[in-house]
Amino acid sequence: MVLRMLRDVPASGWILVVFSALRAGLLAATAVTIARGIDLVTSGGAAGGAWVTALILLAAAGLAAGVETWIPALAQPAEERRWRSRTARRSLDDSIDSEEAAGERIARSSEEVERYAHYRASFLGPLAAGAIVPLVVLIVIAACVSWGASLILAVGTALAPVLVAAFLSRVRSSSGRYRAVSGRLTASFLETMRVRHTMRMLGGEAVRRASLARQARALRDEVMALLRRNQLVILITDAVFGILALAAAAVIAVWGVSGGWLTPGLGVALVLLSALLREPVDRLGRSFYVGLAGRAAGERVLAALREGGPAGADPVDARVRGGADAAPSAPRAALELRGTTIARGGATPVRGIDLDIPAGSLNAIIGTSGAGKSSLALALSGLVPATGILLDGAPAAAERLRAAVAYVPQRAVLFPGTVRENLALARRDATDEEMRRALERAGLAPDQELPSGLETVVGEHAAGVSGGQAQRISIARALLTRRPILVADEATAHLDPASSARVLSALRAATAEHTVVMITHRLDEAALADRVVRLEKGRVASQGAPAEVLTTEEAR
Ligand SMILES: Nc1ncnc2c1ncn2[C@@H]1O[C@H](COP(=O)(O)OP(=O)(O)OP(=O)(O)O)[C@@H](O)[C@H]1O
Repeated sequence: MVLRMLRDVPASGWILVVFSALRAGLLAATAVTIARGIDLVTSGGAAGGAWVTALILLAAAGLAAGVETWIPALAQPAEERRWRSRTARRSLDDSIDSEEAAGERIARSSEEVERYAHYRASFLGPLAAGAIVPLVVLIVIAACVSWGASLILAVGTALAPVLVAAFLSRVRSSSGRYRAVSGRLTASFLETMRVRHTMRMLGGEAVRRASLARQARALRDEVMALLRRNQLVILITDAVFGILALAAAAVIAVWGVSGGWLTPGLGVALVLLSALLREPVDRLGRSFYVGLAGRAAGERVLAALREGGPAGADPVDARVRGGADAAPSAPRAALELRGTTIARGGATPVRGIDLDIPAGSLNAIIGTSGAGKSSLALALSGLVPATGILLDGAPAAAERLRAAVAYVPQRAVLFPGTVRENLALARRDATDEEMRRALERAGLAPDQELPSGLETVVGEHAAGVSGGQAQRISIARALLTRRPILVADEATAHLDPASSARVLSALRAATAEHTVVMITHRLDEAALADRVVRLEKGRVASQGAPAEVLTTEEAR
């Protein structure tokens, strides 16, 4: 465990160790200089020089202590940024089938990351720094006071953290309970916010409010219990170790001075120095709960990161910026499926299919409910795991597919904010002109159809625009990504015939620059595609030109 903790100490922690060692050395030198002063005074000499030196050393130690308080405060935001960006990247790379509740994800990327960053910067670093202090002090005692005294105090100092840790582990369960209750409340609160409109429609606010109030009361009780135990921990560690170290040093000092093997000054120095020996135990006792909570949060953060595989460069960010590796070179890439199997939550809704999607074509995927159409759309977009997908002739992993495919879901997902802000998600540097053109290509005339053009506020759940407009904004956003492939899952399912026709002609027009795959259950729409693929129970029943796949009846 100690090794693992040492591995986790951030770079700032090691800088802190250097400053703590420096402070300990300066304080020890102060004590030894005071000892010299006392001995000079008791032997009738002038000790002015010793007092001045002691004052200078003390001031230097004070400076080092100032830097020490500074380092964790400076390091923590950087730690938070680093772990927050890693967990966010992990959430973005996750399969769309992940069953983890949004509340838990948010709690992990906010609260738990914060605790872990605090643990690394403000607990582990200072703890390692605290451990170096007695080491320096014991060396000074051995060199300037007495080897024997140093040895006796070293044994006590080494045993103390073990005894304190054994005592602290007994109060661990209360900290675990607090974290569990706190995590549950955060997750419930966030989930409540997420589903609040549905809840209001169902009249379930009172029940939910009562449940949140119950959880908040439980959390308050746990906080109070935690504070009570925290005070007890501080009292016991301070009292037991502080008093014992002081008493041991005082006994050795009296013994040494009366035995004549220590000068009075060195006796006083020994007692002064013993106060520094308790630093690691002090730090452990005072921030014990930060350590426990941070370590547990860290385990969850790291486990989540491990599940997601190693985090590389942020592919999403690269795509948003339109980085060099954002898209394959061909403007309209081709997809080939060779024995493709799609896995979702233990099931394989699509099994061993072969399929060709030529560059620049409009493809319709049809099939009865449950045939695997949506699973195929998600797999082509790199959002669920699949095997055997080739992009422009080269095997493509999920990450590469995500960079090449813009996915348009059945219900447009727009964010609260303006149309411009929603479009900017696809490309931060898109100009107003490019945004307007993308909207027009998606069949929406922004200045005629949107009340305030690009400034139109979409609102939560896209309440500020019609369903058909939201869908066309969603398509415009996909076009703005400049990805060569567009996959639309039932983009017209919730639209009236007029809006459907506009969306469909937008998808057709998009083939000028993109390869388009649309999932549809409307066979008359499929008849307008270049190629139709009929899925049945996760297999390709037929594929080819509409006339080859659709019966005359269906195409009507
Ligand atoms: N997350 C999941 N975990 C496990 N199985 C799933 C998951 N999602 C879908 N399935 C299963 O995969 C099969 C295909 O579902 P899919 O949604 O791809 O079909 P579909 O053709 O799009 O159907 P629909 O037209 O009704 O949307 C179904 O049997 C479904 O139960």
